[in-house]
Amino acid sequence: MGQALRRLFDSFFSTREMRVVMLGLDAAGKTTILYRLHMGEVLSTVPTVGFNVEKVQYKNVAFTVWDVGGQEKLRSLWKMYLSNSDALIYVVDSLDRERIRDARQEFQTIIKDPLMANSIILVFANKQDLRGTMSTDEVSEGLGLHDLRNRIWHIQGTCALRGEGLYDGLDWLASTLKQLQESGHATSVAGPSI
Ligand SMILES: Nc1nc2c(ncn2[C@@H]2O[C@H](COP(=O)(O)OP(=O)(O)OP(=O)(O)O)[C@@H](O)[C@H]2O)c(=O)[nH]1
Ligand SMILES: [Mg+2]
Repeated sequence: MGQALRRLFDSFFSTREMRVVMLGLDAAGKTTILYRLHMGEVLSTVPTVGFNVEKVQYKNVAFTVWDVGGQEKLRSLWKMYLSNSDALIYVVDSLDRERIRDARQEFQTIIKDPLMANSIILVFANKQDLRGTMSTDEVSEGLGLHDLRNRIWHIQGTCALRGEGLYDGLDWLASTLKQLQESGHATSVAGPSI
């Protein structure tokens, strides 16, 4: 009885640590999202060379979010950030129809990496405030989400500037990771970490 109560107490009050890697093409809005979540503010950004990392506390989860620069010449470095990631947040500029094929190719490469085999996938279809954007269905189609086998994924429309949709995404991450971990599933793969 004592142990059951302890488990119940822990599931409500203990803080879980989750490592999240946030990737996507340049200018998708990753850094804007990171600072919106970390500070509740929109900061003016410059293209990220390297990475930013911040803790985002949400409900009883402490997310460590790695935001990695998405310029073409930097994408070969994404691999360095994958180990021990419980989740991938993949950010898409929903207005950028011209580059949805590139976004798909980079996405498919990342999720096939053995270090991401257990990670759940949250896609942010960002910039939904703009006119003429792709809908979440179009972005799912563009990335090939429906063809994924044995992967847990979710897509969320967002506007990072207004903060819309971001916490709905974190809710999904927190509850999905909690369920998986409580049922004994691994959510990350260890590897050389930085
Ligand atoms: N309209 C609109 N603009 C956005 C939104 N999110 C980000 N932006 C703008 O998009 C531009 C690029 O945003 P960043 O956050 O720097 O993009 P990034 O994905 O970090 O880019 P890299 O660091 O080069 O990989 C900035 O001018 C942001 O203000 C959004 O939801 N709506
Ligand atoms: Mg950036």
